Amino acid sequence: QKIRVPEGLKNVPTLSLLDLLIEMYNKVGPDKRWEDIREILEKEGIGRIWFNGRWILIVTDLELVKDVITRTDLYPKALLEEFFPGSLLAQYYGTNVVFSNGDDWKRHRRIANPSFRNLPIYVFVESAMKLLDVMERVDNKPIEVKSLMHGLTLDVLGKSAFGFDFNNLEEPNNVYVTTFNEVMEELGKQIYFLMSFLEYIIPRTKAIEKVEKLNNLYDRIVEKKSKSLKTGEIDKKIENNSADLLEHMIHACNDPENQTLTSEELRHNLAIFMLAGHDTTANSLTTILYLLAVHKDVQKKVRDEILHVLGDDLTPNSEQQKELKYMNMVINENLRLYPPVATLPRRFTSQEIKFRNYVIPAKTPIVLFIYGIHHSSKNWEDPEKFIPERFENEKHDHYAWLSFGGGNRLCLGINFSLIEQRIMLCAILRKYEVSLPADSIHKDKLKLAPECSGTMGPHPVPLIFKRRTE
Ligand code: HEM
Repeated sequence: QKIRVPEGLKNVPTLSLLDLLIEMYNKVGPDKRWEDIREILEKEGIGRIWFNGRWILIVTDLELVKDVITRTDLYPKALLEEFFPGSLLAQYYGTNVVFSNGDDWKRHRRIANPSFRNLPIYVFVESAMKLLDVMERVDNKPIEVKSLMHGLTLDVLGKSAFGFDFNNLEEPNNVYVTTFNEVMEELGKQIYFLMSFLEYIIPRTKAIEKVEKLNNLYDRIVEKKSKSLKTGEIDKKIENNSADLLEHMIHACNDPENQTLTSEELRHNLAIFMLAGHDTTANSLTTILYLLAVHKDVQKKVRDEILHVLGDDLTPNSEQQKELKYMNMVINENLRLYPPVATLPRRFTSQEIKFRNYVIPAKTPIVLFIYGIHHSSKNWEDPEKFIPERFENEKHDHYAWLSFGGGNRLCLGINFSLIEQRIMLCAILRKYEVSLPADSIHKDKLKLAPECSGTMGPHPVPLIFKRRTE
């Protein structure tokens, strides 16, 4: 019954499950996945694969992509609790602004929105200065950039999301950093995505303990900040623009006219911000530094622009950020080539949908393969080439660049991430020249790691940062 192909999907080309299992076994990145399914998807824009007991549609066709992105009523998100009921993953993230639908999502988004309109930029600047201190100590020797950027973005998020200093850049082995990393590792274990029933047979006692430790930290912070609302401390911070995301959310919850979030829901949102905003920005900073190290001409052009726009300033203010036009093109092109969210979280059809001569039954899972959309020669000329200028006049189809998703589920942290990236790039490039060591494993091509907890990034990337003398 479960393997039987629904009548309306019979003509949808089949994607090989064996290939997928081999890819998972070999721990390859989404580039290899794309290589295996490219021919079918460039031709048809849709394929079906039997995975985890059901037929799933993998989509790159822009017409259907647009429909999925804009019609959230027809294609709601698959919620963790529905797909992995009772799992550690579902318990840890609960319902939050990323994993919710309809009115529930509106409630989360309404509370979260003000936080992202008032970003604590000073946190980004402070962290950029700390990053330069760390680089100063390793001048001219290769630095592993992926872990450095992960340390940096964890610090930035900890401070700007809930005023907590993980201090990962200076003290990577402190208890909160290790607990956070261990929890992320546990929740990203592929085996539980492949065989979710395992969790019900063998209880994950150690993993549960770690999750509880982290939850306790979040709970204590939520409790403390909720108290400071009563003393008027949060209002003062909002007035002088120094409130963190959680303080903004607690403030927005204090609204007798509207439905608010419980303390547990606030914690679930903190947990998802840490996931959504940490690896993603760290990976894009890593891949962009790699691209700049390999394309020295582009690196020079970005640096010249920084020096021209910033003058003696070390980091850009919001006006200067708009003037960094070439840097913004490079950032977009980096996110096209290496989209940190390579596969959009799964949707499913809420009713039967007709698409071309196919009839997609209700409750069919749908996955938009962003990596494929970004690398399809149907959408981009020379898709494998790094050409920042392609973003000069934005001639591409609106739905062919989906690094931050789209429609009303567009990434809430888009400005957060872009500002963070610009500030870090300005700080690094005006002081250092970046290059790839001669013996790098990425000499011919950036080697991508498998997606982990929904994000894609490269294998470790050592780069050399040579202090500029000019
Ligand atoms: C390069 C960095 C980032 C990338 C590539 C990225 C990508 C995405 C994508 C593709 C989505 C859409 C998911 C979907 O439609 O299912 C999304 C949603 C979201 N992102 Fe980001 N993100 C980044 C940074 C951040 C940061 C820094 C934060 C927060 C601190 C954040 C918070 C969110 C949230 C809360 C949503 C859910 C929005 C909603 O459904 O209403 N993201 N992100």
